[in-house]
Amino acid sequence: MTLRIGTRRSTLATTQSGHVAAALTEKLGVPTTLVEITTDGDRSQAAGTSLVGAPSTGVFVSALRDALLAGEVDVAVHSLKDLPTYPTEGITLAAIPPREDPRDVIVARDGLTLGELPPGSKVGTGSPRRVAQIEALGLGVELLGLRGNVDTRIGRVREGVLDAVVLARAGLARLGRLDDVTEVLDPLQVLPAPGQGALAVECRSDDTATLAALAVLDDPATRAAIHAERTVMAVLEGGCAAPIGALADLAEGDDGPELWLRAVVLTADGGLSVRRSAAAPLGADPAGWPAAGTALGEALAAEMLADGAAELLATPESTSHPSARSAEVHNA
Ligand SMILES: NCc1[nH]cc(CCC(=O)O)c1CC(=O)O
Repeated sequence: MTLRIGTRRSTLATTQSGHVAAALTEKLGVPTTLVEITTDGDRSQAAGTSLVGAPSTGVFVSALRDALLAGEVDVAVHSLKDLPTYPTEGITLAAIPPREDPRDVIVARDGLTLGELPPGSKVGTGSPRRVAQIEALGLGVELLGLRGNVDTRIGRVREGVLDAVVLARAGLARLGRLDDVTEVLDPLQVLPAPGQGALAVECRSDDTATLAALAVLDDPATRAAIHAERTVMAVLEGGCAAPIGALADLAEGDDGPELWLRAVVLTADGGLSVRRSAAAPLGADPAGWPAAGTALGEALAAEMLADGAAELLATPESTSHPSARSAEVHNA
């Protein structure tokens, strides 16, 4: 059998899918083939149409899932942070491979870090989460909306249009572009998006052969972390565009493995935030880790709600940066 792997057409997407294909061939010895699927999101970008009111994250995901359900491909690979938190009928998240470094990075002119940028510097990002957290640092930089693929975004700095851009380190790592990074942001200051740096490998729920085969790619530690992070987002009812950051990590405690979780919720302008952390033992059996991750996420989210997180998220967007918000698009 040849496994047909559906992928978006961007360089980042085909690179990610290529990694999954190579891992499957290496671990199982099965031949694979990449099938490129054009999404509505890709089309609206290609056409240069306005992103105001643009389709949300979902469109980049749903075209791949449609191809999966139609039997055109056997496997779909997504950036996990682009997946909605609710499940989809007929589709199973078969594997979450080991995650890349999940942190955000700065690519700035002249090798500068965020703190070295003079006040008034132009910093590009389309993500409300990044806008809010950078605003909260009080650096006096100007946050501007940004769209396009990784090359285009870094190009804005090379062209001198922007002084810096904020990106996920994982995307640059997969594209071999880490040399462009001028600072890796400390999660104490900027927490990544839930699921950032991880891949999602999906197949049809009734395709038991593929489901079993894909299990070799799954990393229980990454899965536990992702469950914790995404549960925080789901409970707080933040979509992909909400200013919510979360990061979980496995640590070796005195009594075995533990999961550590940190999360932040901010107003759009970063003026107010709720930032909390929690930890829990995972137990010796990795089969129980995803449930432990979910429980930890639920506990932390409940604590954050008690501290007013929902009120922060409901703060009107008029205080935010319209350019940045309108450019929110998930176009890795
Ligand atoms: N928002 C789009 C997106 N989706 C996944 C990645 C990068 C790879 C990853 O986080 O797994 C990116 C680009 C970015 O945020 O810089």
